[in-house]
Amino acid sequence: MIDVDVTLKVGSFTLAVTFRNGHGVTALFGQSGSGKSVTLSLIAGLKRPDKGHIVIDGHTLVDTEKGIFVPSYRRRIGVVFQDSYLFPHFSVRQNLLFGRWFAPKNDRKIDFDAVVETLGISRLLDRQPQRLSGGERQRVAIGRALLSCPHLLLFDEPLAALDQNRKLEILPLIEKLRDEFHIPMVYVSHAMEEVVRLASCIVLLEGGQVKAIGNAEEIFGRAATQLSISRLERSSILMMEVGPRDGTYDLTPLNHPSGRIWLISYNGKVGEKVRVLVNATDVAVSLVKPNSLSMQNVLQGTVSGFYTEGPAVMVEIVLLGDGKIFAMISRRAFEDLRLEAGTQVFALFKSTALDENQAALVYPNIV
Ligand SMILES: Nc1ncnc2c1ncn2[C@@H]1O[C@H](COP(=O)(O)OP(=O)(O)OP(=O)(O)O)[C@@H](O)[C@H]1O
Repeated sequence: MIDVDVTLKVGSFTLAVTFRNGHGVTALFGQSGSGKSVTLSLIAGLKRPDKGHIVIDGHTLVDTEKGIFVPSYRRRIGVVFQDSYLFPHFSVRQNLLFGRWFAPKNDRKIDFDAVVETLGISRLLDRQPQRLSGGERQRVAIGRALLSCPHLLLFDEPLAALDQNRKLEILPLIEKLRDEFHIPMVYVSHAMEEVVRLASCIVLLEGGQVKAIGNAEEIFGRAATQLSISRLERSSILMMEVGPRDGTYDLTPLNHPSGRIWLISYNGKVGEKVRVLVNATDVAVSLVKPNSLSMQNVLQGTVSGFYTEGPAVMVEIVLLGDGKIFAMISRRAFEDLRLEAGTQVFALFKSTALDENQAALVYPNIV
């Protein structure tokens, strides 16, 4: 359990952040300057709050009322940054063992071989960091942090410096750590897909304050959150159920009370509940159910809000049954369709909109 309740004034910026979460990943999400790094520094012990407390799994790290301030090196917190900061003159094995050195001998409950195996780095053990790719370096950095048997793992934009393919390799590893090692994690990222995939609790920060706390569906179902993200990255999260694959066309249906979408080359378990990320710029809006269009993904709903941004409009649609989908359309299209709150509509997108990196856009449900 992580319990954070802190205030701090730095220059003209005031941070006042309160959140609690059990095991699993807590994501700090918010625009640049919202206070994510300051919050991490407070948890890591690099800054002292003016007031408040931080308790991790029953260990009080800070309590200003009781005069407790555990210094950073005694906090048992592993940190993974955007840059891996491996020791260049150490081999991978030595870098990993360095992490282990921070774990008290009687508390080395995380096994070296298990970490090496989980992170897939056994063939790299004798290499020097300069002979590793960016993704490999980041795996070693994660392993080093993990081997210190931390009470908490902090991730500060750990994938920001990696290309999309490396990210897709490492994200499942972080998921595995989350599920196998049961260490609470605080994860800072600008990337919605990372946060949606990993976090059971998202703390939305704005101007140093907590604007909202909830799961991904709650946080990213808010139009205000979507508007705070760059237009191209806005996505809706749909909870859907996997149907039986149509082998003739290599298509798998995902069902929702409002309709059905089709995934290309997807082998999900029939009946499994999954979450699908649909980019708002891939979604079109129709007043009638199309029957002569190539687009096969059609979901029925009602316009519940719209937000004009110059020549574009973000349309919020509440889907039949449950959930929301956002569509970015042109203002002209919006006016031509005479859309307004309450208009019955169909949201459409192509199967190929989900094709590229599709596996990364369909996530198991986090319980
Ligand atoms: N030492 C400091 N003195 C004065 N202001 C500071 C100091 N450190 C941070 N700030 C201010 O606090 C605010 C929050 O900074 P912080 O680095 O936590 O933002 P962030 O959400 O992590 O942003 P980014 O996503 O860009 O990393 C910013 O306005 C920043 O300028």
